[in-house]
Amino acid sequence: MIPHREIAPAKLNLALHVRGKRPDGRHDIETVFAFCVDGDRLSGEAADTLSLEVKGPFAGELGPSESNLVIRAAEALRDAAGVKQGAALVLDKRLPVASGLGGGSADAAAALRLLTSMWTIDPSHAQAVAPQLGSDVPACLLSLPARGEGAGDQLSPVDLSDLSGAAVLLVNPRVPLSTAEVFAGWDGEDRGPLTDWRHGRNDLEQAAIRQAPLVTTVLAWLSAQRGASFVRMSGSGATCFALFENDAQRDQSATAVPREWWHLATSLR
Ligand SMILES: C[C@@](CO)(OP(=O)(O)O)[C@H](O)COP(=O)(O)OP(=O)(O)OC[C@H]1O[C@@H](n2ccc(N)nc2=O)[C@H](O)[C@@H]1O
Ligand SMILES: Nc1ncnc2c1ncn2[C@@H]1O[C@H](COP(=O)(O)OP(=O)(O)O)[C@@H](O)[C@H]1O
Repeated sequence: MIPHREIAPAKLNLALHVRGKRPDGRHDIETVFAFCVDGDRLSGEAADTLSLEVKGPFAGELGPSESNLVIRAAEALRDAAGVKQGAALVLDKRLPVASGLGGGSADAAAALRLLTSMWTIDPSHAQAVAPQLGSDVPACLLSLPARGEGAGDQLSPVDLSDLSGAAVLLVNPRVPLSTAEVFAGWDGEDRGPLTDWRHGRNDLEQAAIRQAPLVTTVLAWLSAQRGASFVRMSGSGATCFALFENDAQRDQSATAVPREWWHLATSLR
């Protein structure tokens, strides 16, 4: 039988403004989500029970499969849709864990898409369970450019068609950062709404830098690259990215990334 396959695209926050703390303990944000063509890879075959095998370069950084967001997403979808079948899932973990690329959220969203197709259920079930799995999961379910408000789960379309196919270089100094801890380190100052992502900010940058000073080094390194037209940290870090004028300049910089850092040369969807 041919397995079902899904890419779990790496998520970027082109800008991320933190506006305040919410009664539920999370933060109100305004962000613009964009997605890369590359990411983790999920495949699955029909089975009686739910199971997950994790392989790939970052498999060793994840805990037991039962706590993996892929299994949590699969269980939530199975319960919501009243499905009796299972699935044998395999996750190829290619994105660093706790890196601001939404890896866990992207994997959960990929599981929802894959199982909606495999179990031939209505997509409304996936849309219903997505926000319960993580603030980023609704955006990752779409994996299309969007503006996010509220906790990041209130989505509206944004036209980034001029960026489709744009060359991107992702660089992570191999320092995992906890999203909760970075938000907890936000200084509490509302610096204003997000109107234009190019002239916006990442309000989590200073909190991330306090926990991972290497973020400053990565941002400076990317900014010094020839052809890098836009440089910012993504999400709660520590991954930073640069948009390049063309693929050749991106590839040239990719060859020069210090060996101790992780990088991915990719493009925007
Ligand atoms: C910061 C962002 C930006 O896209 O991405 P990442 O850095 O995780 O990729 C997201 O808001 C992360 O979304 P997600 O990773 O789904 O977070 P969740 O599981 O919902 O929340 C984890 C924890 O982060 C904090 N949190 C998350 C979202 C939010 N709007 N405010 C928060 O304060 C809370 O402490 C929460 O308990
Ligand atoms: N499939 C998964 N991929 C990544 N992290 C996962 C996954 N399942 C559970 N987690 C947990 O989620 C946390 C990090 O989530 P992740 O989405 O990678 O963060 P970020 O969005 O900042 O990259 C880690 O504590 C990790 O153990």
